Amino acid sequence: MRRRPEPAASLHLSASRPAATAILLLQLGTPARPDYGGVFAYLRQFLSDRRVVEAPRWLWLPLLYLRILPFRAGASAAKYRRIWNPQSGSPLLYYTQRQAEELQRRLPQAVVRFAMTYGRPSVAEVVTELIAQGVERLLAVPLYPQYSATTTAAATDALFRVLLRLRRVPALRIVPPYYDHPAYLEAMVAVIRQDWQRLEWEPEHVVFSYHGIPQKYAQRGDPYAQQVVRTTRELVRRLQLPRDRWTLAFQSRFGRSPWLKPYTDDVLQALARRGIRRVYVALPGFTADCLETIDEIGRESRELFEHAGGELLYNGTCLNDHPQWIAALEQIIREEGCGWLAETDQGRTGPSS
Ligand SMILES: C=CC1=C(C)c2cc3[nH]c(cc4nc(cc5[nH]c(cc1n2)c(C)c5CCC(=O)O)C(CCC(=O)O)=C4C)c(C)c3C=C
Ligand SMILES: [Fe+2]
Ligand SMILES: [Fe+2]
Repeated sequence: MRRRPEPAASLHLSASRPAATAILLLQLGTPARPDYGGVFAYLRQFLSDRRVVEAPRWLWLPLLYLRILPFRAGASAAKYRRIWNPQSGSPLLYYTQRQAEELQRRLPQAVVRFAMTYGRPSVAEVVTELIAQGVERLLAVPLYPQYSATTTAAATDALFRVLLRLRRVPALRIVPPYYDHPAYLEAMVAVIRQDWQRLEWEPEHVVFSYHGIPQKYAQRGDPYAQQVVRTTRELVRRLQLPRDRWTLAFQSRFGRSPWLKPYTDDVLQALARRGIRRVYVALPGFTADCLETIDEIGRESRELFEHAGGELLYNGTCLNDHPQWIAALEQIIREEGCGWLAETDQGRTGPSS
């Protein structure tokens, strides 16, 4: 492998200064534009990832290029257009950016950046820039509370691919899954309670809806489902919801193979048929509003619920830039960045500072 010369770390740092620390938020990514070309490029990169689709390449790639991309790019672009903000673009990008800005305000002694596994800003471009700035300590923060190889490992793969090419690899820490971290759980409870206060009606039932993964991946050892169950149990306890007033479900199924069950749409329709009229859908697995929460739950699933006899469905707000979530992220970062984030030496950290 060819290694290009790297700028000396002393570019910004004198020899006497301790190493700079960078916090790197890792999010999934989103199309650059809500049109056929933009969504095609995004889906091609996303769905070519072996972490996401494990099928043998000889079987999957012809299917992807001939059957899936040409049709899904157009259909998904139409959905993206519905959620696109004329000023700020993709909600996922907007809130990830806000999270990084807010964390930078709280952690002036480190450089805070975000990067996307698919699309831009890519992990490669952001990490290359950080290394050029002289960063020697890197704390990666996957923005997925529950670990799945399809998301968390795909994000760290992107990071490792960049590091593989470097001569001076920074010291690296990766924040472990925080599905049961009290600060994350309390922030999620605060967001849910805030939504409930804003509602002019009382939900009869709460559906905790998480993005699904194929059942096969779970059977092969992906711990995602267990972590989802644990998060939900903790949230339900904190919200003091009786057992008959909540359901755990999985959304966003892709392809024909069975995914984790029950499916959110089946649950919502069954609730409506049972006479439940008003439902709140909590979305604890998504750290930012995105296509899957705004359009899939807020429009597609709502329509199914209403057709089955339901009256009101509220798609819950995600953690986004809620102050308690930013504080939770800060706490998790300080715990995992222990020794790297001293307060005293603004802009730099090190063992002596
Ligand atoms: C939060 C956890 C997520 C898991 C787990 C996950 C697994 C997973 N996703 C797909 C396929 C698609 N997902 C898409 C969008 C999307 N997925 C997540 C999160 C998880 N995915 C988010 C936050 C988003 C929204 C991105 C945005 O721009 O707002 C899409 C693209 C949209 C579409 O065409 O439907 C696909 C495709 C698979 C196959 C998978 C696990 C195997
Ligand atoms: Fe997804
Ligand atoms: Fe979807």
